[in-house]
Amino acid sequence: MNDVAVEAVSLAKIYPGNPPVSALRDATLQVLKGERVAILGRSGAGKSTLLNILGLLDAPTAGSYRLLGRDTSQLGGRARDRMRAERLGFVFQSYHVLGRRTVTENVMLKLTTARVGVANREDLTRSAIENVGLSHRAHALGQTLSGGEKQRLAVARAIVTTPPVLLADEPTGNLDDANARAVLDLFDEQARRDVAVIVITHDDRTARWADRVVELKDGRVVGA
Ligand SMILES: Nc1ncnc2c1ncn2[C@@H]1O[C@H](COP(=O)(O)OP(=O)(O)OP(=O)(O)O)[C@@H](O)[C@H]1O
Repeated sequence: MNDVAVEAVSLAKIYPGNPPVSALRDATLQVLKGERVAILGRSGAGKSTLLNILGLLDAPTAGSYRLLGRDTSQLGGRARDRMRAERLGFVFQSYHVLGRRTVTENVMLKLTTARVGVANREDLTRSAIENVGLSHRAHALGQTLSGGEKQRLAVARAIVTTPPVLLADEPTGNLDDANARAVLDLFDEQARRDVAVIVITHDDRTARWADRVVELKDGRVVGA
């Protein structure tokens, strides 16, 4: 049981509206520590909805979600925020890189939302930037980076808090083969450290890389 990072059972998500949208139906997913899982599915299949729930950005309408052994429905708002900041790392396709901040500032900002002592922030930031091969760009502004560099910066920011679960939304979609490989190599390194890596993708390269592919269709898990 200790090897389980993410355990979602019979998740349902209904967005209110006229008519309401059933974005997830009875979706069950378990991801082990150190496992690399790709979530595939057509547009509208529910991938982002699932990732938002796994990332504690949204709550399911029904079903249960245990993250690192904790029942997330029992968490109050602040505990959720803290768990999101300290136990989860996010990488998005659009990078969310702050263009007018330096690479170092972009990474360090993440540490201010996690409760990391000021004394450790510089070292952690430096080592995350080194890890993704961006030391030579540490003082460059975000807006001057290439797409591949931006995505590596996004990975540095996601891993600087050493979260046990990494969630990524199309992290390689915009990248050429070499840059996609570089990002997947960074994910591999995390998985070797027992991090659970969960990636939404349309990208065949990323699907082939995963230990396991989970397919969503109309909000249901059809292959796991
Ligand atoms: N906030 C919302 N309010 C109402 N409906 C929503 C909302 N967010 C998503 N939906 C609907 O829920 C369904 C699943 O959406 P979701 O974004 O999870 O799909 P997806 O698989 O990530 O799609 P894509 O690959 O296009 O990003 C879709 O029908 C979508 O229109």
